[in-house]
Amino acid sequence: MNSPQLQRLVTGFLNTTTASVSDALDRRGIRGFMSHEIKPRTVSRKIAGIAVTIREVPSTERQPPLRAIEAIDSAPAGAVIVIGVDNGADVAVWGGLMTAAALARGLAGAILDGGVRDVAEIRRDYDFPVYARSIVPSTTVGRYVAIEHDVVVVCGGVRVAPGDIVLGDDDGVVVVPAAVAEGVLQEALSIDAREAQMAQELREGRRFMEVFEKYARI
Ligand SMILES: O=C([O-])CC(=O)C(=O)O
Ligand SMILES: [Mg+2]
Repeated sequence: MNSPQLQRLVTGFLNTTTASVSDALDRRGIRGFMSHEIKPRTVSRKIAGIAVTIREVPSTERQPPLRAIEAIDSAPAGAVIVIGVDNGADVAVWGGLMTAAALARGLAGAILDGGVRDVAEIRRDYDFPVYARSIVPSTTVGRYVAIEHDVVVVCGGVRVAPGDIVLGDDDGVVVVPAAVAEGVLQEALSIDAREAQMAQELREGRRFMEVFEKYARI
């Protein structure tokens, strides 16, 4: 996908919501929403971008997260880092230094199946959105190691391939497979438009059942 096309898609997704995108994916039989435990942990700001993935696995060897560092250094501006890790809630796969590097590269955010640390520093100095399973002080070193990047990972119970679009807002995170991104965006925008009309009629005092029956959806 070329860059102006991608930019248009990303801007489009920023104009919709995870709720509408989740509904649009449901209609295609695709589960896009991550576990409710993956929440905004630093700043509460909507993010959308292509996924740059990192996979971490348990390891008692005391190794720095070299594959994660490589992934951050090589990610294109606007991308969102997605880290897949099993049972990672008690380990911080992201922190202040990774945030400093990601922000300097123009990355849009990070989505972690594990924990984040240095949260006070990130909130104070970086204004960088991190969606994570937990906030926890423990390092990965001696517990987990990043073994590869730019591979399919599972994050928050959802498969994420490099290049998929990830959208995060106050409701959580949704993953949109690249192959259906355009159609899902159009459908989500039309769900939003219909809901805006419904909300308007409800605010004007029409009975909820009447509005529901007219639009045949909630
Ligand atoms: O050590 C780590 O893996 C994460 C961390 O604290 C940082 O990026 O500052
Ligand atoms: Mg740190």
